[in-house]
Amino acid sequence: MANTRDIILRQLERLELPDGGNIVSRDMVRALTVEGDQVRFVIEAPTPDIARQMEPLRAAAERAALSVPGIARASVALTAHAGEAKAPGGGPAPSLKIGGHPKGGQESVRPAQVRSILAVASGKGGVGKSTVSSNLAVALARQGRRVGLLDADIHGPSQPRMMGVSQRPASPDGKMIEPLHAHGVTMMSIGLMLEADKAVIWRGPMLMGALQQMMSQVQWGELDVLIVDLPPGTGDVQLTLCQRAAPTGALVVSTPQDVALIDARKAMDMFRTLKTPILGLIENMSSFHCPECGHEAHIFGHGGVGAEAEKLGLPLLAALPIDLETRLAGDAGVPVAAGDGPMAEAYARLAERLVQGGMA
Ligand SMILES: Nc1ncnc2c1ncn2[C@@H]1O[C@H](COP(=O)(O)OP(=O)(O)OP(=O)(O)O)[C@@H](O)[C@H]1O
Repeated sequence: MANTRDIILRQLERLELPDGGNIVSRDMVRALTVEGDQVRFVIEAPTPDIARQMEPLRAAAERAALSVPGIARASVALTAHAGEAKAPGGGPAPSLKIGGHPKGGQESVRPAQVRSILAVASGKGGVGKSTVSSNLAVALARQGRRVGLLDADIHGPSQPRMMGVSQRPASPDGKMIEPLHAHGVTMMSIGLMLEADKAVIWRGPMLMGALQQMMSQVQWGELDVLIVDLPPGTGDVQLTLCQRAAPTGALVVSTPQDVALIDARKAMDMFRTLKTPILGLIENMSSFHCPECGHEAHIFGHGGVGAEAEKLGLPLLAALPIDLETRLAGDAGVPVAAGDGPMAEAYARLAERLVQGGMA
């Protein structure tokens, strides 16, 4: 039986090009990954100009992918063989050069003045990894730590929205990028380098190069801890971070649901293989308290992450409920940890635990 990836490729073969062939036969489809109900891939055009003309084709490719049974989310980016980064607001573009390659070799890209790097990871998308990252960053900053937050979710950066930041970072010398500051946290996101709602015009290797550059070309300054919000899964960005930035450790976020835990195990296996210590697990969306009647419901199951942590001999660092304020605060750009109330306290406890453990 054909797998989902093959079925998607068959659909994409229907997208013919005006000068002959289709995007599959012309080898333009790159980095196609299917994770659960989500597909992501890149269409690589020969030049940036052609890429720009291919927007209708990109949209058609997204529709074609979404027509495949079992696929509910599709993210398709356009890339080109060459071209320069354009500053959306005019002005000199920092040299996060579009079309750049990751630097070879094994030299470290770990910023010199950063004491600890914590990778926040998940197996599955949508489990709350970015929410946990931003709130943990804010909670640590409230405890007096010097905190950086790097949004390395290159295909779906959400920290600009969650931290309420939208201006483009400056680069006075065109080489080093000045990060932004919000809620006491120094932050940088690839989302801030891109035009909102525009497809990314990048070639595949740029994804790894971008992470290296965001580690080494951003003026992070002196930090006690840099929190890296990783993309979901076990891809190139994770590999690059673990091999080139020697993170202090990883925090793995999961919901209690079996399907999320299965993927979380894969992520943990990857960290073990890459010799990055797993510092603990965080259960998100662990329960729901009805504000009307006080009933507690376990919408995504109960205790799954705690049981997994016990099995693996790892600490369960927090069990965070489904909470409307958390979602609203994230959407509003003021993380719930910046306020008062039970969720701010829960994140403060998580932060305290990491500080006391010498991890942040
Ligand atoms: N504990 C929670 N209670 C309520 N809503 C939450 C909670 N945690 C996360 N959310 C909401 O769920 C959605 C997905 O969360 P988030 O973007 O943090 O997940 P993610 O794992 O980083 O996703 P992605 O894989 O897309 O990067 C967001 O709208 C967020 O506000």
